[in-house]
Amino acid sequence: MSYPATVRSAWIVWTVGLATYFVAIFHRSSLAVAGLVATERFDISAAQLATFTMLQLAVYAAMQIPVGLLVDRFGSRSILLTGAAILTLAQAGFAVADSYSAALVARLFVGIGDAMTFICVLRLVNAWFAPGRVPLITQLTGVVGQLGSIVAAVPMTWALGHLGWTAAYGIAASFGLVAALVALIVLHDQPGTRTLRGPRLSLTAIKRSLTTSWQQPGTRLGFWVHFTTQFAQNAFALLWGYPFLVKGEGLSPTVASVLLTLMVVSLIAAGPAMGWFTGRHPWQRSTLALAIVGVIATAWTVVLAWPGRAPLGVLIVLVMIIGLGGPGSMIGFDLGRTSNPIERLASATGIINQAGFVASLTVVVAIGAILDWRTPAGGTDYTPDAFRWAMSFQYVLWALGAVQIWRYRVRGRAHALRLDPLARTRTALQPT
Ligand SMILES: N[C@@H](Cc1c[nH]cn1)C(=O)NCC(=O)O
Repeated sequence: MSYPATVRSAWIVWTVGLATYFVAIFHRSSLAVAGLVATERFDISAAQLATFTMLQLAVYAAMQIPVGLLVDRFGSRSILLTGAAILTLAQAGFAVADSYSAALVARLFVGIGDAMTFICVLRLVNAWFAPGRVPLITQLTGVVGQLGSIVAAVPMTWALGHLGWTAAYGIAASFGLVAALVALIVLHDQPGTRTLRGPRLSLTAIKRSLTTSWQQPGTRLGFWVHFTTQFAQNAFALLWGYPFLVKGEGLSPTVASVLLTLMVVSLIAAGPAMGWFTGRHPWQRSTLALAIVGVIATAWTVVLAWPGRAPLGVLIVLVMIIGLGGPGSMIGFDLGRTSNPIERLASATGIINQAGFVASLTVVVAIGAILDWRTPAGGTDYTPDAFRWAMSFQYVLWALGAVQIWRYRVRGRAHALRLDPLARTRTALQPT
């Protein structure tokens, strides 16, 4: 294959992988606008509705290491296709589910299928693009994928209102089928190889792969970067942002929705710039991550310390800064990339990716528990004061994460300098 043909193929493979990830995020977010309809259809409470989100997050996080190992063993194409098939069937099951328990099972499988997508796409990016391009393409992957959450909102609201539950989710399920068919025809695991197979998965091989990845200071640094940067954005977008803005800050539902969209716009705008910085200044990746955590924590401090309700302008700045956590978390994957060989990359990515989702789940659950504790009358009539207590829980994870980032940054830098005394000045770090 000539060089330009390979480059063309790389973009085609990436576009198809990206489309599958976009559809996965569409499915992941498709419940966000269906909350009210879901409570009526399954006759459930707000807490039971929140269980859908928590279950999906928990399954997603728990699947990351097994999926990473499977991708290293069976290749991105096979696992991506399996994930797309599971997602399609799960979403179709959700379309026809008529009881809460059936719907929970369907959402569990949505979480499993979703968990099989992102790692595969990142593995494809690393197999098809030159190392110097990977940071930017990785960020673009995250950014375009997040568009799936915006795109899910409007058509799903319309479809639920006009076509009803079964048709709306049935049509959504069919998107996965189309994405899987295109992926089946087009995807190749790497240039010239349709299906790549790694070494057999024995218990010893699994242990060796995970231990070796985890022993790399860069993997641990990536883990803590992902852990610390992304939970504020996830907890806000997936569950608590809307009630905080409406009940805690007194905004109208429309303005609160606009602010949530603004958060995604900020994340999309910041992604390419962070991709450029990560590629250009690899030595300063953890500095950027720490700076992002610092501004997010500062913005929250301003809002939480504001006497009474914060002005709209301050809340706009808050959501735009929270959005930085999404692309910020992608720095973690780049640290994993330059610390592990490609044969072990997917399992290292799985280790790193689970961190942010474990942190997000912890924050989502803790905020709910603190809100219940601080709401004397019970129910969901949360007060601004209850939100102040609940949102302050985030400081615990920011502090823990920042200390760990600092520790592994020191160790990681010392390790990199031992391998290459000029590492500090390199603009394109190669996988070690
Ligand atoms: N942090 C996210 C991705 C992201 C990129 N920009 C904003 N968010 C992440 O870890 N993604 C994994 C996934 O499956 O979506």
